[in-house]
Amino acid sequence: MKIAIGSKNPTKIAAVKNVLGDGYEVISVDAPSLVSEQPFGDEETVNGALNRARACIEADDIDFAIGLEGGVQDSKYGLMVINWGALVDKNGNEFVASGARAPLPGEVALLVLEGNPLGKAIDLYTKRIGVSKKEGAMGIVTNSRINRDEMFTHVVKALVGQYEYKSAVSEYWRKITE
Ligand SMILES: O=P(O)(O)OP(=O)(O)OP(=O)(O)OC[C@H]1O[C@@H](n2cnc3c(O)ncnc32)[C@H](O)[C@@H]1O
Ligand SMILES: [Mg+2]
Repeated sequence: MKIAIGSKNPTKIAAVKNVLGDGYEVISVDAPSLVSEQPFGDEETVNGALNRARACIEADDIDFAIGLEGGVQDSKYGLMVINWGALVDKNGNEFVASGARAPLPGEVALLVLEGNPLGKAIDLYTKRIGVSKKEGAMGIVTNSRINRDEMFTHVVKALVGQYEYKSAVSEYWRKITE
């Protein structure tokens, strides 16, 4: 099976490779999310994930494509880091799933509300470069108990699991109706 991931971010590629075994060829594509650089809220974030997956499935001989997108969401507990994933298969089936979420430190929330993307805000806050390609905001706020690749691994499991379940049910109906 050949599958595509709509990002060059190493945490997203690692998550897909963690879930799919040796039988899969994984290609990474710098797919456009067609949403803001910093998505706000579930709706915009899941749309970014879907747009990335839909862009990848256009390429020939891809069995299914995965898009993963990070965002932020306002809540009464503070600004949260959120993440969504989408899987689109070659038959046009689409699946979505979200990941773990947790409130960001107040300083990071302020930087984001001033217009900085979360990736930049978390780098300023930690005085580091490229946190979004390493443990991510989720890793920072959870003391690395849930790093960004692990969080996305869970999302990819939820996506691939839904795809497998749908394929198994379709196969069952095909067999009993033939
Ligand atoms: O190359 P891509 O796939 O675009 O990876 P990205 O790190 O930019 O990630 P997203 O576009 O999905 O996330 C949208 C923005 O939110 C930031 N972001 C989302 N989740 C994050 C996290 O856990 N840690 C740091 N930044 C995060 C990210 O850096 C972007 O500025
Ligand atoms: Mg991005």
